[in-house]
Amino acid sequence: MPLQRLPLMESVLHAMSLGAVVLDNERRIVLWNTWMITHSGLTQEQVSGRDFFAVCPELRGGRVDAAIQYALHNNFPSLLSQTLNKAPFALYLGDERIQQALEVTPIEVAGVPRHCLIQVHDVSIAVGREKLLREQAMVLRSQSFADGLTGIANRRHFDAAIEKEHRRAKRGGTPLSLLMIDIDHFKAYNDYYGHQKGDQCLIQVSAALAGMLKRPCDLTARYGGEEFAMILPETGAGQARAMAEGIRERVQALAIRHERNSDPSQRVTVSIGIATQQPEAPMEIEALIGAADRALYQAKRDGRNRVAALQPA
Ligand SMILES: Nc1nc2c(ncn2[C@@H]2O[C@H](COP(=O)(O)OP(=O)(O)OP(=O)(O)O)[C@@H](O)[C@H]2O)c(=O)[nH]1
Repeated sequence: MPLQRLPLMESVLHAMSLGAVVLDNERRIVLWNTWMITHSGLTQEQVSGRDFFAVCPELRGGRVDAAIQYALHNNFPSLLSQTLNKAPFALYLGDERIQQALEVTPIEVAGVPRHCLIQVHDVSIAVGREKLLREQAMVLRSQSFADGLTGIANRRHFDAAIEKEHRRAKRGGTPLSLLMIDIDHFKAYNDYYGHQKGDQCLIQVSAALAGMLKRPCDLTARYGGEEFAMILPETGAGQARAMAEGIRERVQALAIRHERNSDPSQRVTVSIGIATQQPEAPMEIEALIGAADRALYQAKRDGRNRVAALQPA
């Protein structure tokens, strides 16, 4: 390069809106550009000609140190993304430490041992945006009404829906039925077929349950791991039992093999507990859920793959 172009190149390096540091083969600082001066608070005099690790002792022995070694001695460039090492250099914008992505590049100079260039990119905005997106995703997930695995209503949705339907039933003087549906010997299914197959089974069963709903105010939800709940407004005990029997048969008809089921069909089956709130005997939601749970327990005790009903206590 003609000599007169060198001052121009140096001015360009100083004018750039990213950090540029050049080290010689002995890791002495040859260039520390204006962007670095501005954000490090160090002057040109404090850094020029000094050992890089005397100026930045906290970087010794870390990933930046290794990248410099690679560049100077192995002629390898390195990219250090912000994900592993957010802010290696002590660089600030106001009180905020700048988030950085670094590039360490070997520089061949004719007649002298190899140098290296460290470029420091300010990625604070991208990191901030990422953090915001992550937080928003978390909020959305916590506000979501859908179960992540099966896509049907989740427990949160169930809680809101049962409150609403319970109030509506009281106000309108209509019956309200609740079904608790639990896959039989599901632990054994998981143990035998593996957790992934277990997940597939949950997806298939929940789709079958959702397909059984007839009215827009009916709701099927994933209540817990392998337990589902179905809210049936304006549904008396007789209709609820007919619905439960239909569900039990529908699940068995899916013909999902379950060698470890106690049922002779050796297919996946469900047990169902029913509780019905009659208009003349309104009760608390907890009592309705408790009764459906006890009925489910009864169905399990009676041999599974069956329906049991209890009147709320
Ligand atoms: N694959 C899978 N398994 C789950 C999930 N959630 C819960 N489980 C499993 O469901 C099983 C429930 O087992 P238990 O409550 O002991 O009941 P069970 O084996 O179904 O037996 P009974 O209900 O008495 O017929 C446990 O092994 C849980 O690990 C899930 O999202 N995916």
